[in-house]
Amino acid sequence: MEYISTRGKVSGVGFIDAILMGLADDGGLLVPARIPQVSADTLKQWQELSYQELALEIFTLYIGEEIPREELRQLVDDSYSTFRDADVTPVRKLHEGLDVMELFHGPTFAFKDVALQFLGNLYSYVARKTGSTIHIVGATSGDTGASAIEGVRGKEGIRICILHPHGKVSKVQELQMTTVDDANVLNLAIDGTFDDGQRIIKELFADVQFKHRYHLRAINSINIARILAQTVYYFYAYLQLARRGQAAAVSFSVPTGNFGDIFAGYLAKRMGLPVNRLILATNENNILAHFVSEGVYQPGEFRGTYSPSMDIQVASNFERYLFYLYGEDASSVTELMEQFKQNGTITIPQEKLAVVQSDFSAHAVLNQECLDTIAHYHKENGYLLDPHTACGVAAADRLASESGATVALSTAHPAKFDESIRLVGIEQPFPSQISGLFEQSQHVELSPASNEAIAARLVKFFE
Ligand SMILES: Cc1ncc(COP(=O)(O)O)c(C=O)c1O
Ligand SMILES: N[C@@H](CCOP(=O)(O)O)C(=O)O
Repeated sequence: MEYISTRGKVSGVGFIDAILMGLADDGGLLVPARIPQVSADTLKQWQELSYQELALEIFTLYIGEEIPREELRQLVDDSYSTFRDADVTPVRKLHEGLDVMELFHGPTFAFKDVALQFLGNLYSYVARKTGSTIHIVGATSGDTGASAIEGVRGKEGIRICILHPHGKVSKVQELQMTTVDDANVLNLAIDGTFDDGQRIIKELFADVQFKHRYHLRAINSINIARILAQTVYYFYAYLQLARRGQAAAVSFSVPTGNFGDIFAGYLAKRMGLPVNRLILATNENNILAHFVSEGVYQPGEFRGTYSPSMDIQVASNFERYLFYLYGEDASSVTELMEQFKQNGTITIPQEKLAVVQSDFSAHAVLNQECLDTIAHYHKENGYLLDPHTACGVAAADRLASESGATVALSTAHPAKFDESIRLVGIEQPFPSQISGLFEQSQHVELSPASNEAIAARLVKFFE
């Protein structure tokens, strides 16, 4: 399989090089040169596979023979052996017509572990096999950072620096990142938002000389491996429902910020998974919901909400969707992204909006609606939703009449967001892995949110 850039100036890149490249060298995002197709017969054959077996099949479609099958199997097995549930991403019924897929059974209690346990092991594998230097830089609104650090802490030949917005992540997220004392980990708390961090990371990657000189690698969903690993659980959810005798198309409701997770669902659908609606659930940072209703993509004022990991204005993977919306035409994408850089807005014509609305439904969940949803499901179903999952569930309920059977993605464990859960008057027990964090000392540096300050610190860390 080869990978190409959404901007058209990078092509013919193999899987391992695509992982190492992160952001495409022309400033675009890498996508597969062709989307592999999965037939109804193949889906039937996959029905009894375990999560690990299914992941192996799907990864093989995207990796080909670049990683020998038995070595890939070992990578997959190692990556999911750290999960606390035998099903890795189990699906549980909330009420008739609505299931949740629990994606939080990995080491850091958020869906990011599903891809980042794999990517961490993949980086080690690539470092061993090719001798490449792995210097990871990433931005986080809280979950990616903790999960990426966990995936590579203490690993030979790898260093990682994570930027998080100072004071804008939950206490547990902060502790998960900053209590790690391995020498290969650097935490920078920046004076700004997640969007500032993501912009800095992307601009550092776009400086190709700097990127190559310091061997910068990505762990954000810029990296195509993240997206590919996240498609697996859409298939697995469908297959779990099919095993229960529910073989019709399923809708998915996805709490959305950087558009990576829902893009993985879109890719799964394009591969042939019978998906009915993809429901895009935002919090009050509602740029993407507005895009689905109006066809105008225009970031505005940052809003602090009860679901801080989704407090994102500029959604990185939106560019990947534009690529498919415009018929894989890289010059249209380049033009639109240039317009966005100049004016801060993208407006699509009516006929494109009709396509968007056939791909997605959307609902922006207000703060109070998020809390009400947590309270309602706790009281009526005895199930505690984290505030991000609550956005997905609220959107699924709101759009139930047009969606049919729906799986809402449960993207984090509620213990990570106790500040929000307490506002509903609920006290929850913490898993021991989380309560133990409060005893430990923290390792973090404050930094201005400027390219120069971050670049200078990286040079010191990586040299
Ligand atoms: C808990 C949680 N839910 C949902 C999201 C949104 O996912 P995405 O950024 O892939 O849209 C994030 C972070 O991005 C998250 O950490
Ligand atoms: N919510 C994310 C934001 C970064 O998204 P990514 O999927 O591109 O890594 C986080 O928790 O950091």
